[in-house]
Amino acid sequence: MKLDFEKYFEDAKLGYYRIMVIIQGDNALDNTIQLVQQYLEKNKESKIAYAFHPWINGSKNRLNQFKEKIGKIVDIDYSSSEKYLGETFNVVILDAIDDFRPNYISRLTDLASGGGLIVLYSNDISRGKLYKESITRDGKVKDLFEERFLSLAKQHRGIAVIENQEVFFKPFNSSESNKPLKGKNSAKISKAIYSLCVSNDQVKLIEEFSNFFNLRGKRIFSVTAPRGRGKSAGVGLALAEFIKKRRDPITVYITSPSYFSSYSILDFLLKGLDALGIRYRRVISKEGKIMKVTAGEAIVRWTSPDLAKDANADMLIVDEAGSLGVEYLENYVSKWEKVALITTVYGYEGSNKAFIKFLDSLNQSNLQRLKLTYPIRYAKGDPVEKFINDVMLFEVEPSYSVQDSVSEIRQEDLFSNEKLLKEVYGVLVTAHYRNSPDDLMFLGDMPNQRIFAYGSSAVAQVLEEGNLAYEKIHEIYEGKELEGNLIPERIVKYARLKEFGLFKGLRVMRIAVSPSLQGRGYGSKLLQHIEEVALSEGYDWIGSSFLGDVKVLSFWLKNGFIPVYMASKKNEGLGGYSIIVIKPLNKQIEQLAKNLYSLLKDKILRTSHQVYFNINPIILLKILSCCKIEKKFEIPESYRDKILAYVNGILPYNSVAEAVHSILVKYFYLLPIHLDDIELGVLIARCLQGKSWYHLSIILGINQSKAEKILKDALGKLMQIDI
Ligand SMILES: CC(=O)SCCNC(=O)CCNC(=O)[C@H](O)C(C)(C)COP(=O)(O)OP(=O)(O)OC[C@H]1O[C@@H](n2cnc3c(N)ncnc32)[C@H](O)[C@@H]1OP(=O)(O)O
Repeated sequence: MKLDFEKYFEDAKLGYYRIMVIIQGDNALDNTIQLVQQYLEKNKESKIAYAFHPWINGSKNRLNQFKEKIGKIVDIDYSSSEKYLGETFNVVILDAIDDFRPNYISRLTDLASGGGLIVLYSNDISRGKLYKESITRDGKVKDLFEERFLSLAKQHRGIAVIENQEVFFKPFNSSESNKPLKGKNSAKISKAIYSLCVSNDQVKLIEEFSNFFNLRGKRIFSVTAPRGRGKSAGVGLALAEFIKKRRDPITVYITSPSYFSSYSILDFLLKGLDALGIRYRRVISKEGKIMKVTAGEAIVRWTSPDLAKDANADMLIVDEAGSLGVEYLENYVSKWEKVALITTVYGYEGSNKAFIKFLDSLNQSNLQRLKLTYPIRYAKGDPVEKFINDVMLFEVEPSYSVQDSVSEIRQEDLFSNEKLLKEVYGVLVTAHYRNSPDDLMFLGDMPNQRIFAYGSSAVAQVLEEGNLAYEKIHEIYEGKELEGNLIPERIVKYARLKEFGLFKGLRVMRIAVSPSLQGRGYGSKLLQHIEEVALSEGYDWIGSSFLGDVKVLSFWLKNGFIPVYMASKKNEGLGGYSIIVIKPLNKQIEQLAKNLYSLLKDKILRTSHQVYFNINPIILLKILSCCKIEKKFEIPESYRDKILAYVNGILPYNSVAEAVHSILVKYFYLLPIHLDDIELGVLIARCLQGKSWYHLSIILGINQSKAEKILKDALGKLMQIDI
């Protein structure tokens, strides 16, 4: 088949926009090679990227065919494609024979520059794909995401779909796009740095950055922009400019969810320093990561989000801040005097509405906000950006309408009604700070999934779990993984409770309320409805697994759920410890849940200094004070005596630590009186986790000098009731 895209490639170059071609069918490989060759005839110097899973049989063979016929190619492993985020290519080829994964598609289409070509080729995007297999249950899976993807691709201009012998293509026109603009140098910026800027927005960013640091007192600088606006590169250049102008020594820390999300800052810092002729030294890790740059008396270093909490320097720059979650951000903002928060909005990292809400909650007089709007890699109005935004629903807005009925929505109805899909997905995306395009495919394609919505204000995705055959339970018990049964798997495997696997339950996989409607009872009402459904359909339990966060945990506890499991290892990717809560729906499960809770309490009380040292003590206290467990304790009289001596200032803390520990264990089993969150937080952080006064005062946001007094007062109260 002869594909003739020549004149369209010409026009794309003229208008600095990209063209995307989706090729499906038996001849997909040959058609793709032919199309790329056609592109290269007129664009000989093109840089070509090819993304694939190198470890899957046959994939390297295909890559080699491209290399033979096309020449030099940069091959990108899908699994580490994050590394290439800052790079730009003229042609991006996506091998969708082995995988068709929304996150990869969104991320990699971004690498193509204006005038460029993106080709996604596959035998059939819906069958035999890696990510799709992970959401296939008992051989069943739906194709709603892919059907919508192809249907939108055929409707969008600038996107071609070639299926076997048929071509669907509505061309875009260069007269509709605008190239990036850069005005005159405002003279405040060094010529060398100015020449590295691509847009007026970047120039502005550099100006405002120095301003932010030079203003006295606490300052927060936020930079938000959709993907591809050059914000990280701009910050890197701004740092170089700043280092040039500043005379005093300065240390700057950079952090981000992963090193690669801030690679562009470091890369452009070096480019900027080179352009300015400033000499520098770098410390490079074994994996090739730039960990530290020293230029004269300026030091810039990258550190992990956890270490950034305790680091001490002049400024902290947080890239992809929105993906870190509010707890981290609150910590940085309260601890650091100068913080720059950089975040993508409407990206595959999530819409980051929760981040904007966080910015709104800060003291606005300390806050300086900058939004970048102009794309730098391609023209404004680029049709591929439009298509990806539309197909991945990047720009959905939350609904503000309040309705008072809960309904169950079928996936088929959701995916055949764009308005409804946007409303439902809009709630999920804007409420959760972590949401990626993969979640949209999950919503459409994952079988055994039920969707409940409270009008368009609250949405829950619910999965059926449990009811497992004895052999399956045994396999889990022996350590085998079983996809799709998260709660039974954790309980059988980690609590060694085989019996639990026999019961059937509903796991609330995700629940979300429109940001402006949170805290008004909608989430709880939606849960009550799901509970009624679960009861009427004969389920034994309803449960959830989520990342430990104080607000979310409070929500589940408030609704009568019992914590039964907490992961012993932090999920580094997500930045927290998973917690499982369940609500028993009959007496048998009630007893099991109580036993599991008691074991969890025991685990926290015995191992907080080791296993749960890094967890927020408020999370531990919420779990520990959720329910009483009757148990006998013998406390030696001398322990009470010791604690009184400490409270009265006769003995120091360390000499009575064992007595305090012993009393605390008894307190958390029997919960005889109410102590407030700060009192319990200090008790847990100091006496169970073994944190220093300094560390606990930062975590709990209290004055270090008051921390010990709070502890003594709380112990005094316990002594009064003769515990
Ligand atoms: C499996 C999972 O999906 S877990 C993740 C949950 N989802 C999210 O984190 C997304 C963002 N948050 C939300 O969408 C919602 O706030 C939800 C789903 C957590 C809760 O729904 P809401 O309608 O806001 O909760 P609702 O008004 O029913 O509150 C019930 C209780 O939750 C707790 N709670 C809810 N919001 C907050 C908050 N912002 N701060 C502190 N506690 C809160 C409180 O204990 C509250 O009880 P109270 O009103 O007596 O103080």
